[in-house]
Amino acid sequence: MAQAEDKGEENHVLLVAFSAQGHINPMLRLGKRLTAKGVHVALATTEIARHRILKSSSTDAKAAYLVAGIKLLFFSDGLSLDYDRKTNLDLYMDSLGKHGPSNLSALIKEHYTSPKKLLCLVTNPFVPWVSDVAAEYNIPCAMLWIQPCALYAIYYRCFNKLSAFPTLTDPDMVVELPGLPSMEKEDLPSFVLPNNPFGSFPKLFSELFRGMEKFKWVLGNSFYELEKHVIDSMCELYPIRPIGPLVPPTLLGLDQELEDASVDMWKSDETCIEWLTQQPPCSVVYVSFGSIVVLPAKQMEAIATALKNAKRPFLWVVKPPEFPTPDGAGQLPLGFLEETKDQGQVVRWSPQTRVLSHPAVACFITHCGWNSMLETICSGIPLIAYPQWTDQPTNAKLIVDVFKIGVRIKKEVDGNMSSEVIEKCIEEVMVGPMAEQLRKTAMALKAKARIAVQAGGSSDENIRLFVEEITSDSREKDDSPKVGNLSHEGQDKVRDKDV
Ligand SMILES: O=c1ccn([C@@H]2O[C@H](COP(=O)(O)OP(=O)(O)O)[C@@H](O)[C@H]2O)c(=O)[nH]1
Ligand SMILES: O=C(O[C@@H]1O[C@H](CO)[C@@H](O)[C@H](O)[C@H]1O)c1cc(O)c(O)c(O)c1
Repeated sequence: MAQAEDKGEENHVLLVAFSAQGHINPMLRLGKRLTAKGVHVALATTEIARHRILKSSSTDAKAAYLVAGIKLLFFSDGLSLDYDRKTNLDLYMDSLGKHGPSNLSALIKEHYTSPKKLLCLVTNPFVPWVSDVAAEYNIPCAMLWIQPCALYAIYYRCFNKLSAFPTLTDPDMVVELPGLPSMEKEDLPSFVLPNNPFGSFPKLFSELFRGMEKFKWVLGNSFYELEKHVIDSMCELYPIRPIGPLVPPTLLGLDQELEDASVDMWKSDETCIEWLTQQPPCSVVYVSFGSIVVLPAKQMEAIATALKNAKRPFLWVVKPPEFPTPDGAGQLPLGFLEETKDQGQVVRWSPQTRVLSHPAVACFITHCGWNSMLETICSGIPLIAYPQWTDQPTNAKLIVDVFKIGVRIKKEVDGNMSSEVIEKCIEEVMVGPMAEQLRKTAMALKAKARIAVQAGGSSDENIRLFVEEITSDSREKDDSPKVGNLSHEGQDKVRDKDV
């Protein structure tokens, strides 16, 4: 592999992302905002991401190495490409933590004539050990927090033991935190609950949040006007500077000035856009549970029945499971396609941001992944939340009680959802005074998101400050932590612009 990716130029930033699409794309979009301000950017992630990008036939080989001018670099997570990472999540995270640091370090040596040319490494939360690689080369490190700032605040307080959280002896306690509504156990991220089955995540987050001084800057994929109370609540602890939403520029009205940078790991079925165009305005229920969640057969059935009974046009993304199981998880009930052929469309993967901004789409039944939520906020449509794990329960709480742009499907006692409840939620967000109010609030948030990213908006200002600081940092060789004071300054500026 040729050396010197940096071609002798100064002002480089290396972004390092976990291999998921929903982790890489916000990083790439941050990269694009940085290049717009004169910084050279590359992104490193693991080989499995390259494999998935190449497998998605919509992406040619060149696009697996260069995305909108941002070079992609790959290192090994220590596992073979056909290893079932999803089923063996803890082993996967373990292997990544064990092999990632030395492989990333070798990648830096191989690709940069001198690591000193790197102004900074920017990591995301699932690869926190990047800060140790940065320290090895004496490069400052920043983190892009890719979930709501609320999650950052919850994890910070939980893992630094600043507030009480549910335990095995008190599993039902209500959690009270500054800047957030009271949270019951179904509103908390699954990784802080005593029954969480994935031990690797509490371990990873505990190490991350107890060693935050390794990060000179914490940036957030959110915007101040969306989460001001919880962002303010972190100012005295370890501030987070919102620089988002990091969604395609078309959703923000920025497509004239900014090219999108993103990768696809699955090929979109574009026929659904033609189908949407034939539907009446504001009539279609869009349903998707993202790239990872596979719903049990019973829940697939409940959604199918609700969609049939709601008698409204629908577009449902049913992504075939990567490792199918014999219990029918993630599969449509028999006969459903035939029964609903005149009512709706089912696709394996949709061009989601084009779908959400299509005038025919009325609402979105979602698992509440943060990327999907930001895309929906920027499209100004209401949501129906059916969260599964990780940040999603808290994201659902934010949708209903903080952003006030949607409703949540309440689970039955057995943990499943009933088709009647889903159908009722669809009606609530489609017709009547509540639907009207939700739509109004959603449209107002969309407008605020656009203002935040425009020149001089709160997020744009935070990016400008960040670039100013990483460049002046390298000139002055100043190693003092930047995270506290400057973030306060940034936040003050942002507050003045509150809309
Ligand atoms: O049919 C689909 C479903 C999802 N997505 C995209 O996949 C990402 C999903 O990220 P999110 O954080 O919402 O959930 P995850 O898939 O990571 O659980 C979002 O950018 C969606 O626009 C898509 O393009 N087509
Ligand atoms: O966390 C994983 O993916 C998603 O990331 C989003 C941004 O953090 C989040 O909002 C959403 O709820 C998550 O589903 C993820 C992805 C993956 O491929 C994997 O192997 C994981 O262990 C987690």
